[in-house]
Amino acid sequence: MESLFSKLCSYMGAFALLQTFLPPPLRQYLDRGLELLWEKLFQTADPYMELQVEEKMGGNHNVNVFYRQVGIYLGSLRSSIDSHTHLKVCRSLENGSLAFSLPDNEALEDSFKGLHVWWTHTSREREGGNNGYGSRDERGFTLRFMKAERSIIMPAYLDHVSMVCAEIEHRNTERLLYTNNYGSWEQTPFKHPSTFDTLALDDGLADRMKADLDVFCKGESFYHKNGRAWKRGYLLYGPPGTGKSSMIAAIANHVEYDIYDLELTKVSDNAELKSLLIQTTRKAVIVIEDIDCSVELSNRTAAKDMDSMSSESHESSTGVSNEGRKLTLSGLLNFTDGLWSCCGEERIFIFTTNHKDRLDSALLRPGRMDMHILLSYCSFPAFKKLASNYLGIQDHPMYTELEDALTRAPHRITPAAMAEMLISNQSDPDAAFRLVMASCASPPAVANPLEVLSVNANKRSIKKGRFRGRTFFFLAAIRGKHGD
Ligand SMILES: Nc1ncnc2c1ncn2[C@@H]1O[C@H](COP(=O)(O)OP(=O)(O)OP(=O)(O)O)[C@@H](O)[C@H]1O
Ligand SMILES: [Mg+2]
Repeated sequence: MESLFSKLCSYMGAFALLQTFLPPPLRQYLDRGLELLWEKLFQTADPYMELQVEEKMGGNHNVNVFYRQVGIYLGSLRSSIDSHTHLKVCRSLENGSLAFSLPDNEALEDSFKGLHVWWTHTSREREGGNNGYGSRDERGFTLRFMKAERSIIMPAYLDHVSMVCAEIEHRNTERLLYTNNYGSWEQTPFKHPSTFDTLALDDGLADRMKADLDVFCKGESFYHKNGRAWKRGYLLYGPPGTGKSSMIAAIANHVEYDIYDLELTKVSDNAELKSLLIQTTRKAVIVIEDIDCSVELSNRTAAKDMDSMSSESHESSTGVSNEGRKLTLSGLLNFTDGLWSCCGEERIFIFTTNHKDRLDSALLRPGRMDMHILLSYCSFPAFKKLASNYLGIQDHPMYTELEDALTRAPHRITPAAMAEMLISNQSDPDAAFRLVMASCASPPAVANPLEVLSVNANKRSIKKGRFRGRTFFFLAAIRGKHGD
C-alpha cells in the first residue's frame, strides 16, 4: 500500500513537472481532464447518490409540481424539524397557520421503510439575473440516499412524498356540499360543526363508526385485491330528531370528504341519476335523505307498476310519452351497486329513513348498505354527553334519579328535544334537569309552535317537519307537540 502511494506521488510529481513545459492551452486542457477524472473516481467510491428537484424545469414557465410537493411534505415532518435549532418560520395567508422549515443547505433527515434519506434546500442567484419571469433565484431540493437503496427510493419513496402531500392538501382545502339541480351539481362550502365528539350516541357507537370508517379509508389495497369496488354503504334509521343528519356531517368531517346530497325528487329519470353519479368525484359521501319519502321504493315490481301508472297518467295529461323518463328502484340499485357505481373510488353511500320497514330488502342487503345504524331516543349516556356539551356538566346529584327516569321513561325523548331543553336552560342546570325529569313522566314540554305537515305530491307519503322539493305544505298552528 505504502509503495503504491509513493509510486502515485512520484507519478504526480513527474506529471506536475511535465505540465510546466507544456504550452498554456494544452495545460488547461490537461487540467480539466484531470478534474473530471478525480470527480469520476470520487463518484465511484461514494456510496451515496443525489437527486435534484428543481423548482423550474427547462424554461421558466415549466413549474415542477414535485418541488412544491416536496416542500409541503417536508413541512409535515414535524419531529425531524423540531430536532433542529435553526429554523425558518412563515405564516400562511390562507389559514393563518405557522409553517416551519429548515434554512438553506441544512439537511433534514427522513426515513422510509427503514431506510434513511436526507433533504436539503438550496437557492442560488440565476445566471444573468432576473429575466422577467419572477424569482431571481434558482431553487431546488436535493435528495441524498444510499446508491444501494435506489430501487426502493425510486419511485416508491418519491410516490410516498406525492401521496402524503395530496392528503395534506386535501385536508387543508375547504370541503364542499353539493346538491343536485336537474342534472347537475351545485356546490357550496360545507362547514357543519357536527363531529363524533359532539354527537350524543349510545355507548361505543361513535368508536365503532370511527373504526369502520378508518378501515374503509385505508382499505384501497384490500378492496382492489379482492375485486371489490372501494365503497361503503350506511343506512341510518330512527325517529325524527335522533341525529341522522348530524351523523352524516360527523362522518364527512371524520373522513374529510365532500358531501353530495342527492335530492331524488329532482331527478327525472335513471339516465339523469347515472349522469349525476358520474359527475361525482372520489372521496365523496353520497347522501339520500328520507329515502322512503322521496320515491316509491316498496319493491321492484311495485316500482315498475308505479312507473307504468305514472307514465300513463303523464301521457294522458300531456300527450307526451313518458318512456325513458323514469326513475326506478332498479335505477337506484344500479346507482349504488352497478357498474357505474365503480367509476369513482372512495365513496360512501348514506341513506336515511324514519321507516326502515318500508324499504325494499334489495336496497338493504350487505354490499349496498353494509351497516344499518339505529339512532334512537335519548339514553342516559347520550343525555350525559348532551349535558356535558351544552352545560359543561360531567356529574350532578340528580344523575341517579335521571338515569332511572330516562331508562324507564314512558314518553321517550329524542336527542333533539333533549338538546332544546338543555340549551333553553343553559344558565340554570338544575331547572334543565327538573324539566328533563318532568318530560320523562309526561310528553316533552318543548315543542315547536308551528309544525309543518308535508305531503309528497308524487308519491303520496306524509312526513312531519320536512321541506322537500315537489311537496305541498300544510301549516297547522299546534300548541304543544300533542296538540294540547
Ligand atoms: N344524537 C344527537 N347528538 C347530538 N345532537 C343531536 C342528536 N340528535 C339530534 N341532535 C340535535 O337535534 C337537531 C336535529 O337533529 P338531526 O337533524 O340530525 O335529526 P334527524 O335524525 O336527521 O331528524 P329527521 O329524521 O327529522 O331528519 C340537530 O341540530 C342536533 O343539534
Ligand atoms: Mg335529518
